[in-house]
Amino acid sequence: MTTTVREDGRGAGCLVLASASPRRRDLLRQVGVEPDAVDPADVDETPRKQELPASYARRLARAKARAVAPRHPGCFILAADTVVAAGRRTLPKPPDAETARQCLELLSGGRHRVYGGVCILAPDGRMAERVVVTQVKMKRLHADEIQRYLDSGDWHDKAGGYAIQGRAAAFIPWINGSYANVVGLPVVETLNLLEGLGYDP
Ligand SMILES: Cc1cn([C@H]2C[C@H](O)[C@@H](COP(=O)(O)OP(=O)(O)OP(=O)(O)O)O2)c(=O)[nH]c1=O
Repeated sequence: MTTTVREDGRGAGCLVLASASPRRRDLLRQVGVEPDAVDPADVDETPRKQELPASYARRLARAKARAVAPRHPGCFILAADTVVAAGRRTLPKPPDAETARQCLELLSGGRHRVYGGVCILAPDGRMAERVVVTQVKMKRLHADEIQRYLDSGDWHDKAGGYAIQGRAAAFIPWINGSYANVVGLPVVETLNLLEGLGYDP
């Protein structure tokens, strides 16, 4: 993908979203930030041995931003990563329904954390990053509820095998922290980082 520079020629105002997640694009749009380009990063998302969830989210957001930056000189690059963790255990983005079932069984009836890593690279090479944590309570799920949820397909492409913005809203009595962070991008913190680096939408 080629770098998009605005019609007014302000290359320093151009923003590239380094993500394939439609949720991230929608959340940015919701607050009036329209990326000039969307260019997903292709990075190895394998967690390292004993890597803590917050470090993992930070490392991946940074890796995604760095992978995409060379393709868009003169632009701000925004990348993020969402990690669901129960204690020290990082849950996968389930590749199949059986793994999604295991995730939901593990999360059922307990509290877990969602770590949202955000990394922004400025055109001059400066970097700003943040990991935002949201605590999520999931009610106890019966086997038939889990099965219905798996049948809905809502778990596809979602860290931890659920999407709070979809049917799984029925499973979550409360959260503590940013809702947008669970959906895929901690919006307030992201806007603060962009502003701190001098991004001018
Ligand atoms: C927990 C949770 C995650 N998710 C999504 C957000 C992310 O898109 C996804 C986590 O995977 P990520 O690897 O963070 O992102 P991605 O693969 O979708 O996109 P990219 O790497 O290109 O940026 O899970 C929800 O939509 N709702 C939820 O409630």
